Formats: sequence, structure tokens, C-alpha cells
Amino acid sequence: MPLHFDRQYAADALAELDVDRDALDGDVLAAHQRVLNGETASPEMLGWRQMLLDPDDALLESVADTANEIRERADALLCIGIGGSYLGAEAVMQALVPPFSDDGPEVLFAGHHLGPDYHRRLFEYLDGKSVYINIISKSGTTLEPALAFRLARRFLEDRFDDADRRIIATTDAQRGTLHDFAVERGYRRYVVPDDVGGRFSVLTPVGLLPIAASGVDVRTLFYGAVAEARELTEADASHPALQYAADRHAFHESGYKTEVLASMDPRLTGIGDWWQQLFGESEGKEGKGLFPVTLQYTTDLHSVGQYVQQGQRVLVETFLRIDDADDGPAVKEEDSDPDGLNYLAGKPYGFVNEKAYEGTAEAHAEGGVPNWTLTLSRLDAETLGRLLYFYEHAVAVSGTMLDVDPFNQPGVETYKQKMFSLLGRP
Ligand SMILES: O=P(O)(O)OC[C@H]1O[C@H](O)[C@H](O)[C@@H](O)[C@@H]1O
Repeated sequence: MPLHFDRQYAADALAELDVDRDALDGDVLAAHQRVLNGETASPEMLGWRQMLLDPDDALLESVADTANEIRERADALLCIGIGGSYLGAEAVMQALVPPFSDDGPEVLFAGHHLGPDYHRRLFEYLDGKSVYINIISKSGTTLEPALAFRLARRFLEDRFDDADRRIIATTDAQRGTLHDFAVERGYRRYVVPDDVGGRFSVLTPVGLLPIAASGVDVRTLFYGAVAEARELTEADASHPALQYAADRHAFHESGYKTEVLASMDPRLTGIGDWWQQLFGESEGKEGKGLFPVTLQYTTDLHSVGQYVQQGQRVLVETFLRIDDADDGPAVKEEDSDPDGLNYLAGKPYGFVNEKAYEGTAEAHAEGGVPNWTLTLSRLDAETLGRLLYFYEHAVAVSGTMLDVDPFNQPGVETYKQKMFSLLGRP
């Protein structure tokens, strides 16, 4: 099984909640059915699912072709976007592009924050390199990417005769500032479909083009998601994504406030960041939702691990791990055992990491943090595609169970209005 979901350390806490499991399973199935039938809130925003049931192979090919051009001609691809317009790409690349590799262009991000120093040094660093730009903004008006794009465009125009050829715009099909500008300049364009919200857009060109440019086979990634979507179409309440949605709903209704997604491998931290937006924006409204927090273990066991073990008992937790206990460098036996580590002789890193996970899951459960484990049988494009859809479907179902609209994010506008008024936007 590519994804394995283990609920052993949630079971006792669930039993204590006195939940009527049959009723809960009934509720989750009803919400699931509404997702399948297109009867959720904002049903016009279910394109992230529909596009998997009816794959556009020509689009996948076009994305791969453009990515190949970038890989042949660029030293660096600068991806400009924020929120759903960069988190998915970053997550998949972090998972699948080996660290320290120099195969293909360096993929860099801009416009994902307003850091002044970063944006100065970035362009200093890019000077002298062959650069391509992918500006990604569904609305085309988000301030952070728009600002970075203005800088980046000038940078390219000052250095390359074919600057317009080096800019690819991923935005709305018909309207918006970026759309209009891209048409005027004749940039190559990819579309963020109307019926796919930013946080659900990783498997559209928003994510696929940067991911393909980094050397990942996006067809395999996409079809991994297709496989998971098809499986979920036939699923009953025992499907892990639906069990996950049901369990966390039960905890939410019983007063739990926060869900930690703890990745047991640094390759999965980007998935945690992506998951955080997906769940935070989909569920956190009308005073509802579990606050999503992503942590990296064992690193964060040495920082907030204390809180998780003994702080306020309002946490649930998911361990996200890879089944790779046999992997990594093995500990070598040393004659004098100077550091006392000979007891681990012959054991690979993966083994030690696995025991750290097992011990932590048990300790957290005993400390009052119910937890689940989602294990990827291996970390490859297909399994990751499955994982992306697993979470997209789960949040659509759980948001529907919460009786919120999982596909809007009205609260994000509030800070923007205040910021724009302070900036004097006309
Ligand atoms: O792609 P864009 O329109 O630039 O939006 C980028 C991001 O910004 C927003 O403020 C939203 O809250 C996010 O859901 C979105 O992913």
C-alpha cells in the first residue's frame, strides 16, 4: 500500500470521547458523497478533483516541453508567487529533488514574502546567470508577487534581448492585471483554472511547471493523484482519508484546538507547509477549525517537544513518515567505543529515525496527544501525487463536516485592506 494510515495511538482517546462511531461514519460518508456529487459549498470550486477524473494529457505534455526548454537554457528558474502559488511546488521539489544535486537549473523563489534583504541579494546573486521567470498569480494582483515581478522583469529586460521569451505567466485564463499584461507582451501563458483555488492548484501548471523544471516527472506525479482520486471515488468509511477526516472532526467537536503535522524526514517539511495552508484556509473560519501547525522531528522535539508532551492538552498530531528504516549511512563499530555508540553498530540512520518516531508516538499518546501516522511506502512522484490528493479530499470532506465553505478564504482580505490603506493605494 503506497500510503498506510495507522490510528493505534488515537484509538484510546477516541474511545474516551464517547463518540457514536456509526453516526460519525455516517456523517463522513455524507460529506464525502457531497464532494463526489459536487454538492458542497461553492460547488463551482471542485475543479481540483474533476481535472484528475478527466486528465488533460496534452497539457501535461506542454508543461513538460516548456520545462525542458528551461532545463536546457536556464541556470536558474525564478518562481514568483505566494501561498498556493508556490507552496505546492516547493513541497514537491523539497521531497523529490535530491539535496546537493546540480542537475538542471537552480529553482529559486521570490515574492513569497516582503523581505527587503532577500530581494536585494537575490538579484545580485542572479546577475551573470541565464535566468527564466515563472510569475504565478491566480488573481494577478497579489502584492508580494506583483512587486517581485516588477523587479524581476526589469532585471531580465536589462540583460536579455529575448526577455519576453524567458517569462512565463501562470494566471487566470481571461482576466486580471497579469493576464492582460502577459497578453500585451506576448508572454507564454499557462492557466490557473477558475474552478481551482490557489491552495488546491499544485497539480495545475501553478505547481507542475516549476516541478517539471526541477526534473521531476510530472506525469507520474499527476497520475499518482489520479489513482488516489479514483480510489476515493469508490471508497467507504474505512478509507484512510475518510477515517482521518472523521477522527479529527470528533476531536474538534470535543474541544481539541490544534493539529500538528510532524514530518519525520526533512524532505517532507515542505509538505507540512503546503498542508498548513490547505487546512488553515479551508477550515479556519466562523470560529471553527483545528489550528494547523507543522513541525519537523526530531529537530523540533528539542524545541517545542516539551510543549507537545506536557503543555495544554488541546493537541492532536499526525506523524508523516517514509518507510525507509534500511536507508542512510550505517554506524561503524569502533574499537574503544569512545562515544558509547557501539550499541548501534551496523544500524543505518533510517533505523535510528524509526525508533525515534516509535518512541515519540508512544510518548505523546501517553502524554495526552492522540496521534495518527501516515506512512509513505516510498518517496517517489507517484506516492507523493497520492498524498497530495489524500489531503485535498480529506480537507474538502472535513470542511464540509464542519459546515464551513472549504473553498473560500474571506478572512485573508482583512489585513490586506489595512495594509493597502497604509500604503496609500488609490
Ligand atoms: O495566486 P494569487 O492570486 O496571487 O494568490 C496567492 C495566495 O494569496 C492569497 O491571499 C490567498 O489567501 C491564498 O489562498 C492564495 O494562494
